[in-house]
Amino acid sequence: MSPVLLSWTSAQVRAAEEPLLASGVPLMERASFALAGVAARELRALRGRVAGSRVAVLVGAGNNGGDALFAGALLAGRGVRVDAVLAAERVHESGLAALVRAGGRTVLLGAEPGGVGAVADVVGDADLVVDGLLGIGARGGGVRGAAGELVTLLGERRAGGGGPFVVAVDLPSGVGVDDGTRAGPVLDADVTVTFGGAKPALLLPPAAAAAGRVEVVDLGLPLDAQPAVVRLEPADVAGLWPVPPPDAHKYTRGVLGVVAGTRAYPGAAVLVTTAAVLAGVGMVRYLGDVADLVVARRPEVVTGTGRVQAWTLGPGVSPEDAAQRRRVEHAFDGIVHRGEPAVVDAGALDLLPAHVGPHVVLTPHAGELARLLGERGGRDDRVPREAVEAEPLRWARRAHELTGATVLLKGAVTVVVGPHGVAYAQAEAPPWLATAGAGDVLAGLLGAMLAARDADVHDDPTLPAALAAGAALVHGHAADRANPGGPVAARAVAQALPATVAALLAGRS
Ligand SMILES: NC(=O)C1=CN([C@@H]2O[C@H](COP(=O)(O)OP(=O)(O)OC[C@H]3O[C@@H](n4cnc5c(N)ncnc54)[C@H](O)[C@@H]3O)[C@@H](O)[C@H]2O)[C@@H](O)CC1
Ligand SMILES: [K+]
Repeated sequence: MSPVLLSWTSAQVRAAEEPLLASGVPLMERASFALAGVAARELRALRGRVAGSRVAVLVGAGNNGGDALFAGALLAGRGVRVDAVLAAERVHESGLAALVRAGGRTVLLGAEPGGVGAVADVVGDADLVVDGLLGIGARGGGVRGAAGELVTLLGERRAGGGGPFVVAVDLPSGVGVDDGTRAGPVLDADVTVTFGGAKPALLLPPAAAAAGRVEVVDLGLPLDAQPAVVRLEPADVAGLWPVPPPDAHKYTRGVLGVVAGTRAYPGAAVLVTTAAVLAGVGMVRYLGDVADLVVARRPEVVTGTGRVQAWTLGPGVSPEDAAQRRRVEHAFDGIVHRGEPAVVDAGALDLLPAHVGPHVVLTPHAGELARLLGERGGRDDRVPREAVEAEPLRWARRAHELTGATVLLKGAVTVVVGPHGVAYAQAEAPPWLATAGAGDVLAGLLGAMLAARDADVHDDPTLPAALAAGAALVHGHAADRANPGGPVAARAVAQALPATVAALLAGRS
């Protein structure tokens, strides 16, 4: 088992399986053996023993059901009472035969007197459910038919605090495998045992929340294609972090220009500059009307125009503030003509030139992204915020296509999209981080990273997306460090940055 960092689409997984299956490698045997092992371990944790416990196996028409049936047979062989619910008239034949041989019982969904409700009672009373309704063959739109009704009834039990422990086979049934959507009945799991490598739905919002803990079973698949969606872990971010060499000085470490805050919203200017300084940028150059306040809070900051290596534009910049908007437009000149990397947030999003490169990182939340799509896209791109939340990867990709920018879409799971199909999903942010000013801290932190690595950003158009994903991870870790498991103020998140970065670099996070 390895942590989930990389995911591949259903097509990529099938392509990797193909040569192994053709040469007779027993993939399903390996998969079901590992699955039964996880189920047995969970039963021991739940009931203190395996034999004598009760397992319900939900069986769909495909190989996902096959995995579940073989695992059910192994569990029955260990003295577990296994009830298999067959959601289709034809299920995996040898899997079914193995289950029956091992003493497992079967019911055909729909043929049971009492209907789906009666089956839901049987399943609901089990200690553990093995969900083998749908895997990578799912066509999306949730689980359909009677199995969908069963999933809905089980979901109601779980929502009420009851219901059995659920182990999903490969994926929680009903999620959009490659796009992470949740567009119909989905059986939420406590643990997902996924085969060969993770699938995008296990990393992407909103589906990822249905997976519970994810365990990857190595089947020896040759997954050498570029992964579809990646989650960075602390060691990756330590490798991306701009550590100053011994001969560094403030200009080599990067100067970040900041256009943020107005008299009406001065706090954004303080938070952006504080985060950039504490993330270790060489120098911050602040442009705006609240320079006195910024310098009083952060004497390290210089004010007035001059050379910069990167920009953070937009936090606390309101449409009514003509002077700040002019400064943003002026900064875009350098960004477009000299290729200075930039973070474009909040009030600067409206001022984005028609087309930029991936060295520009947009950091909208779902509402801001919906507005940007509406303004820059065609008729099909005019979608409400809820549509962006339902399909974050799709719409972040679309915003990248329309603008040319790298797009970091904020949310409980932050999605980042860059050129060449690169995508990240970072889930480090505790829910407490959803607070005013947290986005300003992220904008300052990411600006600092871009300023320090501006030359590398010129050379590698995919680097800004990696840096943005890294900033999201550091942001989440800093919130945890500021107050583990409790409320955090944005300023406390910024103040936790130095210790967070030190821990990251020392391999302690
Ligand atoms: N190919 C292999 O030998 C291996 C496959 N594995 C398992 O096989 C799974 C993929 O198997 P399949 O390709 O058979 O696909 P699935 O088992 O995911 O299911 C496909 C079946 O479900 C039906 N279906 C699709 N969408 C539906 C929906 N929304 N509601 C209701 N029914 C729907 C289809 O008509 C089709 O019959 C993987 O997820 C994994 O669990 C593993 O055993 C590893 C090896
Ligand atoms: K499943």
